[in-house]
Amino acid sequence: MAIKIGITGGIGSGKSVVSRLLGIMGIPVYISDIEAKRITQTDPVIRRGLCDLVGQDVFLQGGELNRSLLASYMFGHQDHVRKVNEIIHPQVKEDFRQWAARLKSELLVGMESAILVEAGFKDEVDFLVMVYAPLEVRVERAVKRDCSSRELVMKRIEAQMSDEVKRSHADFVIVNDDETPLIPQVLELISLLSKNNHYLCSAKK
Ligand SMILES: CC(C)(COP(=O)(O)OP(=O)(O)OC[C@H]1O[C@@H](n2cnc3c(N)ncnc32)[C@H](O)[C@@H]1O)[C@@H](O)C(=O)NCCC(=O)NCCS
Ligand SMILES: Nc1ncnc2c1ncn2[C@@H]1O[C@H](COP(=O)(O)OP(=O)(O)OP(=O)(O)O)[C@@H](O)[C@H]1O
Repeated sequence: MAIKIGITGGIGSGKSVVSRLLGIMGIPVYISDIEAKRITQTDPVIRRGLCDLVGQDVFLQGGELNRSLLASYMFGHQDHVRKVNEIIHPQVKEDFRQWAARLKSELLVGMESAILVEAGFKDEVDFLVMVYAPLEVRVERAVKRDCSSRELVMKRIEAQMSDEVKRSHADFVIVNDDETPLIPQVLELISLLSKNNHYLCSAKK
């Protein structure tokens, strides 16, 4: 069975960059955000749940998810975030299990999610990595990447667990602050997990 690495960190911390590096190094990574979007488009249970909760307009004429409507419904309203997550996340968890089962012959696989702990995915992974960047750096990156506003990014940050709590759950922290080199940290992670392979496998049994 592959060792499952969870990759978490707040918006703009650099999870996607770390996941891409792992991918380049031959480690397949399940990107929860992308898969959650795919499942939301295709799963009739999720479609019905979101329509009942938000209204029919949450899907556009062609059947595509109205992302800006769903985002404005969610962010800034903790109870709305919770309700939407309750509809989407169980299906994502099941999909991840099937994905990981298909890759059981790999040594290492990853799961990337900004809200891995909040979504209850921590038990799905063997080792949790937090990608950390200072708040201001994260906000600046997310505003630039998404052509968004500081206010909208802050609303998303408020829907996520604080860095302090996230760090307390993590087994390994990667600092991605635009100063500390990233690649040596990713190599150190892989080397650590490869060395501890036997220990981790037996710990999970
Ligand atoms: C709400 C949606 C439609 C907004 O789409 P949009 O294109 O504006 O943003 P995008 O998907 O690029 O998300 C950017 C970032 O927002 C944050 N974010 C997204 N969903 C959530 C959430 N449920 N809770 C907290 N933060 C979130 C993450 O840091 C994410 O990487 C979309 O994010 C979505 O479908 N979210 C539900 C799926 C989900 O929970 N994804 C998080 C990982 S499982
Ligand atoms: N070390 C770095 N050097 C330069 N740019 C970086 C670095 N790390 C991240 N970035 C840039 O910052 C932005 C945010 O990074 P990334 O998309 O990896 O964050 P994320 O944690 O996946 O965020 P989200 O939760 O929104 O998906 C991207 O445009 C990325 O290219």
